[in-house]
Amino acid sequence: MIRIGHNPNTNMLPMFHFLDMNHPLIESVVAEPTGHNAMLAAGEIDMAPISAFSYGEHWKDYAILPNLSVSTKGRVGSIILFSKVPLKDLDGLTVALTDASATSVNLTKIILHHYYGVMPHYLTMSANLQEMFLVADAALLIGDAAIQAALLQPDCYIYDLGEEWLKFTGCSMTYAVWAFPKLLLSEREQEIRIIHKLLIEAKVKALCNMEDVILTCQTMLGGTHGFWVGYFAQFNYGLDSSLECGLNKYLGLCFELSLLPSLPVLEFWPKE
Ligand SMILES: C=C(O[C@@H]1C=C(C(=O)O)C=C[C@H]1O)C(=O)O
Repeated sequence: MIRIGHNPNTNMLPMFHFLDMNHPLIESVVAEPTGHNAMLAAGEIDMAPISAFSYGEHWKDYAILPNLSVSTKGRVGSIILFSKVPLKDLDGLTVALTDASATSVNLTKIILHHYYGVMPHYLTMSANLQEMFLVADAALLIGDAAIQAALLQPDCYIYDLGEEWLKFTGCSMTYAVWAFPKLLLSEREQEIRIIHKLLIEAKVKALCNMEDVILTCQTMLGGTHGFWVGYFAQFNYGLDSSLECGLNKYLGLCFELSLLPSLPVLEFWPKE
């Protein structure tokens, strides 16, 4: 039995929609990314689509499953910095950060500190734009909370952090990778191999049946068919060498800006 993290957000649906949660080898634990990051580090689950940043914190202990990620080159649509002022004017002001994210929280810091040269104060809060705006000048939301807040067309500046990242680096951005502790390989190698195969099969099936995935999204959050077609058109759920390049760029900047204590090396298993 492998205890896997199940992330319920629509950006992850192409990986989970066709995954058989009743498979005898799978036990699933539903949580937001930061929940899975903590559970994987504590050994409470065996494998999850964790924040790329969390891989960067534990890279010496973890391996990444090949050909699986949540990435975009440019617009994401669900990693959004809502701001009362242009980003260049955020110096000394307050930014509220969702407590559900690790990758995007640090991506926000990279973009603001390194590329805009502004140094705001940060608060970590649960994802609620109205409450965040009561105490902060800008608010980072991810996943379905970001989609829902953007659909309400709030009267503020709206920055898509995938777009900002592309504008400054020319790179793709990888938000999540499937990781597991390498220690598991001593006893569970065969099970991990099977789960990796099931995950790839579920993803391929979803990408060939996006109409099913979109119907589920509409039931979950509303939105038109066209909205969801546009949303998923941005995503890449693989992890080829060009995506690896963007991921290394992100982790390298996290190290350079002292957001990570060491420079992560990507290690994949099984090796392909
Ligand atoms: C694309 C998204 O990426 C998510 C962002 C994460 C983070 O910021 O830590 C973690 C998992 C990703 O699935 C999203 O939330 O919309």
